[in-house]
Amino acid sequence: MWTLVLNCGSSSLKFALLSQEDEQTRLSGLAERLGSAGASLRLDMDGERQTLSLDSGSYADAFAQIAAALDALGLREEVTAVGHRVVHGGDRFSAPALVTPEVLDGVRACVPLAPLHNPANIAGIEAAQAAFPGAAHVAVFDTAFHQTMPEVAYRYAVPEGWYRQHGVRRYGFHGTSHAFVAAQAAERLGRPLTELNLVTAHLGNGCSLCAVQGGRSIDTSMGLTPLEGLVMGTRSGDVDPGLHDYIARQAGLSLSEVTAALNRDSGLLGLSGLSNDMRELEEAAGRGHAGAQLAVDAFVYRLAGQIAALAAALGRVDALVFTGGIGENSALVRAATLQRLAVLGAGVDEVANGAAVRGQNGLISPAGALPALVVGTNEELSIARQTQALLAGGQV
Ligand SMILES: Nc1ncnc2c1ncn2[C@@H]1O[C@H](COP(=O)(O)OP(=O)(O)O)[C@@H](O)[C@H]1O
Ligand SMILES: CC(=O)OP(=O)(O)O
Ligand SMILES: [Mg+2]
Repeated sequence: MWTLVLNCGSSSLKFALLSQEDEQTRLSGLAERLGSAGASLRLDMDGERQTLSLDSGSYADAFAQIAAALDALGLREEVTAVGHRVVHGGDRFSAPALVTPEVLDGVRACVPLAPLHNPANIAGIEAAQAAFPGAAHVAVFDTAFHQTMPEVAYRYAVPEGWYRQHGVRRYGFHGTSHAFVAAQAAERLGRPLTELNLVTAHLGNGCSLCAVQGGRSIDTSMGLTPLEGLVMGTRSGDVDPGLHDYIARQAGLSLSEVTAALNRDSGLLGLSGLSNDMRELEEAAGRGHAGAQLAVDAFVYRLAGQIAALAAALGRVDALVFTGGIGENSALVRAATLQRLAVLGAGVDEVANGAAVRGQNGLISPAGALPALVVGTNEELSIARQTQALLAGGQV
């Protein structure tokens, strides 16, 4: 039997089909530019890649093609479980949940907290339920892992009524990835997770840090929404809360236009004036592009500073973990970050750092320094495991 894992973003859909017996992946892919004319679907099936265009670019279209690919493999009827990544579960969900009308209502209630992510997650769940009516659908929340944060970490210093009546607090995201890489790091270090204090850095398009104490999240860099914290591809991360009113008046923007600009036109893209893509920025900086250099430097500066802040939350750090597209691939970002963290006893083994290969978990710090590791994240595998564990009635 097989589990289909779905990660629906506002204009993209990532999916993977994993065997429930041996966790092997037979089919995976990515639909992009959904909702627009140029929508396309990339399918990786048994090692072969295919790219298809999607007529109307809807989720239903994408699922029809995925279902056709499953038919071609003769596996459509064997998909008994579908695991859905849901970005915001508020404080209602601290574990995966079987999708019922009540659970969908709960996800809908969190739409105002994640207006970019949750509507896409709901659309994805509904389209998948229609395409796979016989399968059990499970929601796995990005926020769930962070529900163990203490109040001192999750409360903002704002009027109490905002918290009590409107849920204004820090929730945190990328929990599936932080939990997965923390467990992998413990294995690589040969020590029980329950004894370790880790800072995990998930650096993809969205970027966040987590302070993991004994396998539990005690603080993280994202907050009420996935906009707080680090510099990201197109998101600003932390700004002065006074900025909104100031720029709205100065530039004649509405509050939602300011928020949209902080989400979509900021971060690496805003700083560089060039790209949101770290690989492209590293190349451009190498050619002397000043904006690209500033974007890389500011990314690293903020990253190192916030790692140090989480070190203070933990009291003691046993290891630092890099993951995500940037964390797993950018030797430059890792080295520059570790060099800035001499205050924590961090250092770089240039040879190991340069040789770190995606998919192989390894140490990149010299002997005697704070251990730093590169760990490959696998949110799809983790979601498949959590889905299976829930359906088997076990502890998730
Ligand atoms: N070799 C590389 N060097 C530097 N950055 C890289 C490299 N490969 C991928 N990246 C960066 O990883 C980021 C995308 O991360 P990823 O985790 O794949 O994204 P998503 O959050 O969409 O899953 C991009 O900024 C990309 O440039
Ligand atoms: C929550 C979040 O930031 O997700 P992503 O990295 O997929 O954008
Ligand atoms: Mg990601």
